[in-house]
Amino acid sequence: MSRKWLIKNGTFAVMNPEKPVINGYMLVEDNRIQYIGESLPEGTEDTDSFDGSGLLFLPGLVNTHGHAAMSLLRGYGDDLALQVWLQEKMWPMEAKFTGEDVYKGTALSVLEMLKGGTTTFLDMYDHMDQVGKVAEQSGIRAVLTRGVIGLCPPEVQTAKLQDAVSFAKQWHGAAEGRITAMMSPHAPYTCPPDYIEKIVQAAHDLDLPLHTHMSETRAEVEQNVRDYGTRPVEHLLKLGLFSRPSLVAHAVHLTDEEIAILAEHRVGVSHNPGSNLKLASGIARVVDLLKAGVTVSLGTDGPASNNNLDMLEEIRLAALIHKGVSGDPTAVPALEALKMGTEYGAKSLFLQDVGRLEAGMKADFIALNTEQAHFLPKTDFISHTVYAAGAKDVEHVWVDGRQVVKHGECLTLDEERIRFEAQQAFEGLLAR
Ligand SMILES: CSC[C@H]1O[C@@H](n2cnc3c(O)ncnc32)[C@H](O)[C@@H]1O
Ligand SMILES: [Zn+2]
Repeated sequence: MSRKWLIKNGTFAVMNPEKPVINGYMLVEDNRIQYIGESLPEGTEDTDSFDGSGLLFLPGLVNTHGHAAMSLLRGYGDDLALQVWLQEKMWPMEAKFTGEDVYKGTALSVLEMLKGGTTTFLDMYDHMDQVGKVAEQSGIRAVLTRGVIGLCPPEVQTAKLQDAVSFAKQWHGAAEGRITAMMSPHAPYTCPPDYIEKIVQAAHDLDLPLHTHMSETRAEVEQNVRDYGTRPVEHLLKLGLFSRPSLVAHAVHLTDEEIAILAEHRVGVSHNPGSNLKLASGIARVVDLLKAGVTVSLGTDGPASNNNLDMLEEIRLAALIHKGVSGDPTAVPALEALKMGTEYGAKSLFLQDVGRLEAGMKADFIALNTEQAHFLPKTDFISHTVYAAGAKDVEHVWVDGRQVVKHGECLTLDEERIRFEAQQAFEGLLAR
């Protein structure tokens, strides 16, 4: 038996340029939006209803790059540049992570993400079965990928790639289709060329997209030129990575030619403004990427380089910093920034029916409480969402038609237990 319910008196961010917001109704049947519009859909007089007064409904936020378990390392290595932060702080601690640590750190992050309105997240990490378990239990939508670092003997490289393949085979399509998989060489500076080629071949065999860190820092680009004679974009192009659907994280340091290559090969870019600012990596050329037709989405990166998972904050940063650096107040307008955090995010993750409030789409949506000082006057709700709102304004969250956050409380996860266990896990890591 299918379940239908109707939201009445709501304000809905449909994000059409001519009319981005409408007042009216949304009908949901099981896990899909069946109708959205200003008039009451026919035949729904007796349908279960939900009062949407004082709520702004938006598509669920899509976080296209992160490492959720790194919440256990939040505040552990601040104010350092990427390579020092990775080599001296993160990697030594991550070497001690057990599957249980990954479960606890990921649960903490998924709790934060759901409560902040993120309905889909991409996660690149190790012990990915544990991440899959959290995604399954919490009800969130997830794109999961075992990140592989190839700075190790050949037999270890082989084992890691095998682990990534097994994970993808087991989890792609799991949790009623809420989980999909990708394949991920961590970065050109941590994976030798022949290893990247093997990972690309595995992605081809499994028919899965690829994800990697790329051109995050100037030093990394210079190292690529020293080691391989090319900048990272051409390097990855030669290794066949862009022959498959792919999404690169960061892409801060790009030339015009590199932007043209990414556009030509339909490579998506996950822009991580908070992490790039904190690690002093630089500011990505988002205006030029968008102008070239590249799909630019938003990611938080891990909670140890951000240091939160608030996608509304990333949306605001994306709308602000490109105005600041370009001197052009029209750069990345509010509606475009919001699309980067929703529709373009879904597109970057190759999710067909997610990212928009529209009939036929999956029922992944959130409701912000607009009965607050910073949502007045009722002029432009897209502007208020981007320039004034924050994670605390998220009142309700639905993923795949199921309510997972109600009045700011997560219905699927035990918040008290997760907070206690995360603290314990961090103390355990320090003591080991
Ligand atoms: C192999 S699992 C993922 C790996 O990525 C590391 N990581 C976290 N943030 C970043 C970043 O901004 N650039 C590059 N690598 C990053 C994380 O510590 C894991 O080891
Ligand atoms: Zn990352």
